[in-house]
Amino acid sequence: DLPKGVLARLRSVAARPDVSQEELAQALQQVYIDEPDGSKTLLVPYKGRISKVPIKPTSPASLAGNAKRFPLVPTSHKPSLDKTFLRQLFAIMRIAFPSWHSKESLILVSHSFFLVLRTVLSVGVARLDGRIVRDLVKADGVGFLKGLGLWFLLAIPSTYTNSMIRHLQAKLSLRMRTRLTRYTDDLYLSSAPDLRYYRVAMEAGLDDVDQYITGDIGAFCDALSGIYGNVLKPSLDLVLFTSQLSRSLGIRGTAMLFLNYYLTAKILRAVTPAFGRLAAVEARLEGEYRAGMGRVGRESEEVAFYGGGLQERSILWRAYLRLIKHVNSIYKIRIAYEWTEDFVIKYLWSAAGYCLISIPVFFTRRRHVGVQTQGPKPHEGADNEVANRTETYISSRRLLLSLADAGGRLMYAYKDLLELAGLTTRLYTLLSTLHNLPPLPAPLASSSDKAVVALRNVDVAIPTTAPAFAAAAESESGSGKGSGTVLVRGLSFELEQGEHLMITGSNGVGKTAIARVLAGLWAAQGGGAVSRPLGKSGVFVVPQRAYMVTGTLLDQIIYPDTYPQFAASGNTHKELMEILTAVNLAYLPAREGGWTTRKEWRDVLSGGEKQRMGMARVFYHRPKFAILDECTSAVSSDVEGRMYEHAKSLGITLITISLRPTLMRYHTQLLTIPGDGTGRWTLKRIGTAEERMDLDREIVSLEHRLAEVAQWETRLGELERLLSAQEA
Ligand SMILES: Nc1ncnc2c1ncn2[C@@H]1O[C@H](COP(=O)(O)OP(=O)(O)OP(=O)(O)O)[C@@H](O)[C@H]1O
Repeated sequence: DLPKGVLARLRSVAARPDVSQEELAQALQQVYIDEPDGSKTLLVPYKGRISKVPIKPTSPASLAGNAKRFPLVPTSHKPSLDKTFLRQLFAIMRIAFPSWHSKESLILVSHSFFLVLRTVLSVGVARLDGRIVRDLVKADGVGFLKGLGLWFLLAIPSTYTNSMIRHLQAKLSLRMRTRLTRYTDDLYLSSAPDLRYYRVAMEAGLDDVDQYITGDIGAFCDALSGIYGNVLKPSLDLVLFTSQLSRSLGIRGTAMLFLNYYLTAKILRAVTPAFGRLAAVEARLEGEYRAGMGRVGRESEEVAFYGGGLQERSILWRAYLRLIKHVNSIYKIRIAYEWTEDFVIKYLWSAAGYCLISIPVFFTRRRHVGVQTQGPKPHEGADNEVANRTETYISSRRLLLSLADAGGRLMYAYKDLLELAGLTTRLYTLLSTLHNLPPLPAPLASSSDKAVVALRNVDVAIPTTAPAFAAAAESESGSGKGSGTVLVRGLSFELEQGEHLMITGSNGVGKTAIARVLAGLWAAQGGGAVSRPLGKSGVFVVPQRAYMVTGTLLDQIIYPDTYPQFAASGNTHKELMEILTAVNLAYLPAREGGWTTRKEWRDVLSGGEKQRMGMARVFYHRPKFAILDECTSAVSSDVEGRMYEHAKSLGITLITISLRPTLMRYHTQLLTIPGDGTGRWTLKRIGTAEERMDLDREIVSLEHRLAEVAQWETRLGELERLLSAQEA
């Protein structure tokens, strides 16, 4: 039952003679259907069948439309139950509940229905409770048995309602989480010109985004779906039970009941700590601790080489202690609060309840004194009297107990609301930060017939905090250290295809920074402009630190393409093998168990192998221009040379950032950054091929002679020792 398009794609994989069963399964796992509306349907093998998961990315228009609902809030804002909280909550809810006919709304309606049903059933149970006890007091066996039968009948919908409420609440939370996570991911993992995942820390000062997305969204959804039931149910209970009670309590009793509510609210408000702020701080500390743990996992080898386990442990321990201290202080603050809460709800309310129940009891007795003396069967009248009074008492007492319970829940809900305010602020901060990050100025596209990479009068400078964020942080702009510093001033060059540029200069002068401006990661400053062929087929960058993606061996070569894109491109394993041969990695598929092997490639491959894989990606994508940022520094010189020659033979124009003079021979222009603090630069032609070869030969011979210096020095030392021994 596979769709036709998918079958065709699978066949294209299967058409290859070397395809294995495992590969087919792999292909199936990664195949998706492109829907006409631009969304995708992933096909996921599940329990022997194929489950379809529709993925609808949030459209840029709706992202832009939502942006106005997320103005920045000053960082000094403390979460509390105020207008800002409501505004933030509604802005987030618009994402979680996109329309009134969404599935979420349907769940909410059924959830509300069961909540109301439970309250109605509770009133029924209270009445029935009174009736059963009345029949018991009256020794009415038939009535008692009837009551008992009804009791069990009522128990069925009551218990079902309870489990449905819990189920729907969990389901609602999960659906909201999915919506919010997808929305946040669409916003966060945005492509150029936004690149929010790259810029959010540097330009907006927001750290630990992983905690926001993986932890806080879930906690927010749990809190929100919980709060709905926790507020709606006790509020309903309060209204319904009060109206029920007021029938037997009369005006005086009802007035007292309201006085009781008022006093309770006053007392508890006075003793409630700022739970919202505490929750927000807890989430932040949790994020810091988690980030620390993640860092050690990621960089475990480096830490192990340095033997830095103890140091890392003390750093993590400090982060953990900060978190625990905070959580402990919350617990301490809670003691006083919960003590007051218990006292008020359990004892004050019960005492008030006894007084209230006594009103109808005493009132009824006085009223019925005359009736008792005049009735035909005084003892029967008295029995009924007691039975009725007991019924009123039991029903009222149950209602009052439920009322106390509802009151308690409302008080808890108040605390939960404050915690929700804290989580709302966290989530709002994330969303508003992502929404308010201004897009990078787009590089100009160079004309298609003449592809050039050109910089015109560009200042290469470390990005500053965006002004909106600096204002929100209420500090001077540039919280990042050294941000705004101009590294290279007024840089201009134009590189046509076939010209090859080498950028050199000592460490930290801003060579990679130039690559960032060329790639569009940093904005060109000083009013200058960048033009280049767009897309990864235009300019492809291989960064200094090798990056290995989660996935198969094949995924490493084709990154950032996906398997279906590979299948659609018409490329085959044979071509991939040729690429691996060009980078001296032809042994990898056999060594690692085939193209579809999944491993933690970051750890499996050596430093040099990872760098060669970077070059394999260049050969796979065959861009017009490739920026190679010291990406062959761990590769042996001979293999490096062959890779450069191969790149040039494929017609790829190279922009190399390197400190190795031996690489100069593959380039025609040399950009040097002296790094004297003035931002100066020089651009020179490297000369004809013959001149370059001469230079190269001289460099090689000098390098050889320099390598011998140590030997000469040792020999000199030996001779000196020999001489002094002879003289002695
Ligand atoms: N996000 C950042 N925040 C602050 N400073 C930065 C940031 N990124 C880079 N810098 C600074 O900009 C300067 C240039 O960095 P860049 O990475 O371009 O150096 P480089 O010339 O490529 O050096 P190397 O040869 O060591 O790779 C450095 O002093 C660095 O500290």
